[in-house]
Amino acid sequence: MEQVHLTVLYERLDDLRAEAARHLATAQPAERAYWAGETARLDSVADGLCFGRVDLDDGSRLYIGRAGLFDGDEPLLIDWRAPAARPFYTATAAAPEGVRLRRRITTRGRTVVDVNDELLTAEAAGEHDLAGDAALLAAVSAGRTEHMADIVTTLQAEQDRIIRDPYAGVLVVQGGPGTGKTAVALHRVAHLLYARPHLRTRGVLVIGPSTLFLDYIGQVLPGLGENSVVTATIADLRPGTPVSRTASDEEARRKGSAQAAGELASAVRDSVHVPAEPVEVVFEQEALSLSPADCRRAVRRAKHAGLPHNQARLVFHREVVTALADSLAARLEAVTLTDTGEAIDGGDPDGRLSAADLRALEAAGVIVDWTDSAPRRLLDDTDVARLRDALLADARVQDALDGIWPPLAVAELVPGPWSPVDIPLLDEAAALIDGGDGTTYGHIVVDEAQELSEMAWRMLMRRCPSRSMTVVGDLAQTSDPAGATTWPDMLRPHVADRWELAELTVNYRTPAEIMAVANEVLADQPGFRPSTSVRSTGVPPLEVTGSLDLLGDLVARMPGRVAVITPQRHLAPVAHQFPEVVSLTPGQAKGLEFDSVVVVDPDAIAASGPRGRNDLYVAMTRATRSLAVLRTRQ
Ligand SMILES: Nc1ncnc2c1ncn2[C@@H]1O[C@H](COP(=O)(O)OP(=O)(O)OP(=O)(O)O)[C@@H](O)[C@H]1O
Repeated sequence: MEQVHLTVLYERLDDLRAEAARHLATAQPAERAYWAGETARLDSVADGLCFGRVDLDDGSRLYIGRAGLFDGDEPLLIDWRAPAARPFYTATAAAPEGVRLRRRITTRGRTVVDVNDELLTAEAAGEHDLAGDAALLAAVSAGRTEHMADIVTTLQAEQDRIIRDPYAGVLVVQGGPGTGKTAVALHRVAHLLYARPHLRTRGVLVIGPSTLFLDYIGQVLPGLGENSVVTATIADLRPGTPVSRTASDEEARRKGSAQAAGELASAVRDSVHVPAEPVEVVFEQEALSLSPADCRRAVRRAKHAGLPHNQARLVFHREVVTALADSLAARLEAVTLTDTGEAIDGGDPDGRLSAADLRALEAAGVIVDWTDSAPRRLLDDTDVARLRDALLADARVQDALDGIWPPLAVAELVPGPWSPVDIPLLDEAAALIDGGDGTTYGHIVVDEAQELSEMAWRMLMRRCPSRSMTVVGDLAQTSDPAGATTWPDMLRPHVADRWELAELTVNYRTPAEIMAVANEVLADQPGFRPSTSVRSTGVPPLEVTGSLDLLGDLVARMPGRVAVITPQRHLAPVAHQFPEVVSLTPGQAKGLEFDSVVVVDPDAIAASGPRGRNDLYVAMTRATRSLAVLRTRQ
């Protein structure tokens, strides 16, 4: 019976796809992007189009899926993001929200292969802690691939709440490893794009810690029918910056601190020097003098313009040149002409003819009726404007002005060779100097947000004028020396109290046996809250002590997709020896997951720096099934 409805749904989808393809073929250029997007969306929702059904107390029945489909006004399929779909995720036997029956529908291609019913009646109350236990356990126990899958069929109530949270400021989602922070953030993006369509034009950006991570999560949003979201690392936001070294912890801390922004701002400010003495500016054989007072006034006006340095410099030029042109015009006017156009000498010490001179000249018949024409203006406004342009274009004038307000380049303020911690400084310098590239987004998601330095936050805030963000992270996993220790410290400078905290508490990735060992690593850390695993496997992690030679045997015993996580110094030899498995440092493993993980030399990882134990915790929480720990003998 579900097969009949599924067939109807796919027929409707096929009709819509055919229609979109027709439009795409004939669309005017302005509409082509829309139809291309629509075609991609309809293609991407086809897999697993319908996955659920709710039967309501009033006798109505709703099918839930990846897109909304209608037959005229009649809904055939409700988009999972629609308010009407919500009870599918949140209804429980204790609080059924008008739902009598929840059905999970498993399909392969266009065929229904399984249905699973839950009756939400009073008698069933108390039987289920987590919605759809069986479906959830099947999903979290499934083998992993190199790409994260969406969780739209098994979203849990605490996750659903965050996904649909209408809060428009900065929503921080804090939660232990494997609690679904990344998954929730991505589903929240899909929901935001559905609930606030204007975000499609303003753009959504997802920031992740590495290209590897972005690649891992890259299929989730397209699978939810959303193809327009930009994903990037912090470094990707300044493309074309060559990064050729790594920074020491001390350098990372220093350059990550917001103080670095103050230092850059001072450097830009201090590059402007108002001279104590008049500056001589030679223009077409005229020696003009720019007084410190004129200069100071021009600097002040340029600064008041509130523009980036290099643009404010043009205001300064205009102001100075106006003063220079006026004094040049005054000097030219001071040269009085005979009626045949020849200059005559004379005048008082400031270069102008005095009233007495003019009277004398009139008496001598050189000029007529001086009182009518005095003070004579030989140059009109257009002439003076031309003078200003000529002054502005003059190389010597420019040299003189550059001595006062020099043009700046980003690389002068933040000299290379650069490491990743220089990227936010280069961006800050660009903002101060020329305003940066001006790209902004309507919403930004920051994943592994605990790793961002104060300077990196500044960089993101510049790109999000609306301060609408979803920030997900776990302070217990911070490894960056300049990363967060508290959320208020990181966010308050930018949003004051316009942020909210939501928490996720259930670990869907890591079995209880692995978490028990991982939690020990941070047990004595103040404020550390161990998360609860949704399942156990009955298999404790394997602990082996010996040489690296044992690694081959360990790797061979691990089921599924295997990663070896090792301190940097073993990385190259391990990668060389085991090309068939993924070899990573703890930093590279951030946000990723595998069926099995072998952690090499845990003591060295823990001792690798002030946040080494956080790194070890990250490494030990990447496995969905099996963990082995190889301690090497010193
Ligand atoms: N409701 C759910 N149904 C099925 N799988 C889920 C659910 N919630 C989370 N998962 C799975 O749990 C795993 C961990 O999720 P995710 O990577 O989003 O966690 P995280 O909190 O970001 O972890 P970390 O902080 O360690 O990076 C993923 O494989 C995800 O698909």
